[in-house]
Amino acid sequence: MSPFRIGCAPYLNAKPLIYGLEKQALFFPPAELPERLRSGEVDAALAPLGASLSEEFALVDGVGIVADGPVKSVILAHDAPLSEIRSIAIDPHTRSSFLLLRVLLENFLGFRPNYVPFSERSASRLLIGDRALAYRKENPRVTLLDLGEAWRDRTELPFVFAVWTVRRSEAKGKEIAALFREAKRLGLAARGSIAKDKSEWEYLTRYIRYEVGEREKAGVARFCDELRVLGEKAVVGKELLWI
Ligand SMILES: C=C(O[C@@H]1C=C(C(=O)O)C=C[C@H]1O)C(=O)O
Repeated sequence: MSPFRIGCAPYLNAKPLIYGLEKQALFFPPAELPERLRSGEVDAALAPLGASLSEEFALVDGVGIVADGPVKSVILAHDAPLSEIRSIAIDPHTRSSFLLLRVLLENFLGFRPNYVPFSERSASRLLIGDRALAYRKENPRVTLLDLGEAWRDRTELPFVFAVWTVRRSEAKGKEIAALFREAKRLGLAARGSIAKDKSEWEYLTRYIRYEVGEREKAGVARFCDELRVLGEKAVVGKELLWI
């Protein structure tokens, strides 16, 4: 198949999924990927689930960036008890985790803080990806809420943060999907060479999961329900197209 253009997050957790396809990849913050796919700048993207629940996209079955419990790299760093937090600075890279944070705080705990741009000096911060991993190393004593863990505690389900997406109009969608499943198989087997040290190895093998099966899809369906409670009307839920 002729090379197609892939949009990917510049994160350690994505490396096993892009294995062998790196030369075709363009790296952008995840929040930008759905728009770059929509506009045709890329043909496939590892897009935040929260921005992919739309009729425009088909989702590649069997693979994603998933947590079933603690995820380590999606964290709310806070210096006050959760219910006393007034404002939270949001990492501009995120779409899924911001919506997940809103579900946890607004739907499950019943309060709504102010969400402010990352540039503001708010004491509470939502961080994702490599920036979250670096923050944890630099601030070992800060209090953290791990959003993967909080979701699982409440729902007993895994959380799917990102999935490979293509436009529904993409003629080669099924071929592309099969290629991503094969890249995942090779990439998971290569995690020993991808990880630079023990903590990266643990992150890629114990925290981030890459399977999307029935339990993960039940997690997606539950997330769609919670987004509707939040008033997010663009969520298609049951009409999701997995290819
Ligand atoms: C678990 C993670 O998943 C990420 C979280 C995303 C989001 O919040 O929108 C998008 C892409 C994923 O890579 C992470 O990168 O830490």
